[in-house]
Amino acid sequence: MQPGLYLITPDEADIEHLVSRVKPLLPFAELLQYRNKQADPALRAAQAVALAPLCRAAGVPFIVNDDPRLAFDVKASGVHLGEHDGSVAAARAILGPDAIVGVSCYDDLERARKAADEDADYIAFGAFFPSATKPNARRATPALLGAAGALGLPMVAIGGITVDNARPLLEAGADLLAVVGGVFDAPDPVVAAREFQALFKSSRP
Ligand SMILES: Cc1ncc(COP(=O)(O)OP(=O)(O)O)c(N)n1
Ligand SMILES: Cc1ncsc1CCOP(=O)(O)O
Ligand SMILES: [Mg+2]
Repeated sequence: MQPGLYLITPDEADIEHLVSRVKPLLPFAELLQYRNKQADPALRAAQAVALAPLCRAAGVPFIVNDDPRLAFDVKASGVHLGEHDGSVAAARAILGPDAIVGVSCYDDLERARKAADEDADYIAFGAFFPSATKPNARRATPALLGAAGALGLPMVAIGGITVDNARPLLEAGADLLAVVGGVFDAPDPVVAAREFQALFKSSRP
């Protein structure tokens, strides 16, 4: 997993529209997460089926939010697990040892230590800024990234991140920036995604 933009899909009901919004952004993403909190299971399955081959063709690992079984069904590269989404071990039992399993740690260093012990592939912290996508998300501060760096896992920052507020998170040690609105709600999502990519090139040798 290289540092870069971890793009997460917005809640979008229309499959064709979702695909047409995501496809032009893949050249700028290190990872793509399929997340749709509004869709029913059938729509989520259909959307994941549509996105998986796009990511494969673009060489971008495809991560499914919340649901290791769906990740398995669409041959995704991995799954993202929050506090209500089961254990790393349960996900690995379904997806196998090579899958990417990421874990939400919110503002909680102890949870990050546990995730590291359980062999997570990355730990995610945030929300760092107010998020229109998840308004009630727990909040974290950049200092947490400094403390969690010692765990030696790739660190993902999430929550209200835009090209304009992202730099302090990279300076604090974030390896990946997980973004929904900062790209998809930007006036030109391709421009925003390209600017995120450039941010990584300019902040790391
Ligand atoms: C990369 C990344 N980080 C955090 C989350 C949030 O996961 P969770 O707490 O399970 O909340 P939902 O996304 O399920 O609403 C994430 N999805 N991705
Ligand atoms: C899933 C999630 N978890 C914490 S904030 C958030 C939403 C991220 O979306 P945005 O980049 O639009 O704030
Ligand atoms: Mg979840």
